[in-house]
Amino acid sequence: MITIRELTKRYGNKLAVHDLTCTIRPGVVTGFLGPNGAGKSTTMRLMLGLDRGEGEVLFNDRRYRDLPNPVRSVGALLDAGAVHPGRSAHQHLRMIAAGAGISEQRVREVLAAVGLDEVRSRRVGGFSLGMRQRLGIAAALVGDPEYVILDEPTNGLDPEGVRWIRSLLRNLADEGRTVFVSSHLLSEIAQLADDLVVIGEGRLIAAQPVRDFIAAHTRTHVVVRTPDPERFRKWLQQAGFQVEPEDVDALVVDTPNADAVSSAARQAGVAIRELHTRRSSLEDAFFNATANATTYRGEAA
Ligand SMILES: Nc1ncnc2c1ncn2[C@@H]1O[C@H](COP(=O)(O)OP(=O)(O)OP(=O)(O)O)[C@@H](O)[C@H]1O
Repeated sequence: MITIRELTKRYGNKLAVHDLTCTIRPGVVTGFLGPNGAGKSTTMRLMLGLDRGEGEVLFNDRRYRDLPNPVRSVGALLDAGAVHPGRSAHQHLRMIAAGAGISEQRVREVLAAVGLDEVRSRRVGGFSLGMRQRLGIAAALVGDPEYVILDEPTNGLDPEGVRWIRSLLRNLADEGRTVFVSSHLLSEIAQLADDLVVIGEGRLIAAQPVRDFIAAHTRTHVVVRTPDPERFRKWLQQAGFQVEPEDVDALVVDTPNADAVSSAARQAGVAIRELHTRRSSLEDAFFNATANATTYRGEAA
């Protein structure tokens, strides 16, 4: 369990992170979301003691700097570019491993696990963004850590790489580890995460399971297709439903209750071709939840 308590970071007059309090559970993947400039990277740096701020972050009951062997407890990827370009992937990992008393065998295992075994002797300077990302993930995992913290791990990865990350993170969580991962890609987080921490302008907006977040910030609709949309629309409106036309023969009814729409059709004597519940996406929920925290979002065209 990671406990973040009243975490605050100022840059001059600007509060990059403001009184952030939440917990991150073991055994699940927690997605970390926020608009550009919301404070995600700053929060991750504070968690790892790379920046100083107010408040505290505890890994179980210890601060990062009090962990006896941090590489073996907390694996982190913050900036995949931060590797000496003249070193090989193997040398880079060996340096990290040597400092933490990790075996050569484990280094080779991790290189193979991230798909870099064949290029392990090549200079990192010649690596693609995706290969650097895999190396950064290898560095995070080499100590077999209980906590895994990754900032935008799918950056630069191709679709196969994205799928690989997804199953990797799932396996890490299934092994009981605490997995905390930021991403700009909402559809990716929707597929990847069980829980969410959402921030805007440095403040906590939500810390809850993905499903609860979507339910809290969106509405569920019933879509009904009928040969008689105009008559059914009037009927539904008179019965107190909010209804919008979807296309020529379909209506969207603002209710989560498909049975109510179905029985309304029976009462109205209207035939139905199709009726289904439409749940909103994480993207809908995210935009609704962060509507007032739009630090670096452009105006709509
Ligand atoms: N070293 C710094 N000096 C001054 N301001 C900073 C510094 N680092 C970050 N900030 C500011 O703090 C705020 C939070 O930045 P941060 O990079 O943590 O956001 P983020 O959520 O990671 O953004 P993005 O999604 O764009 O990566 C921003 O307003 C940013 O300009």
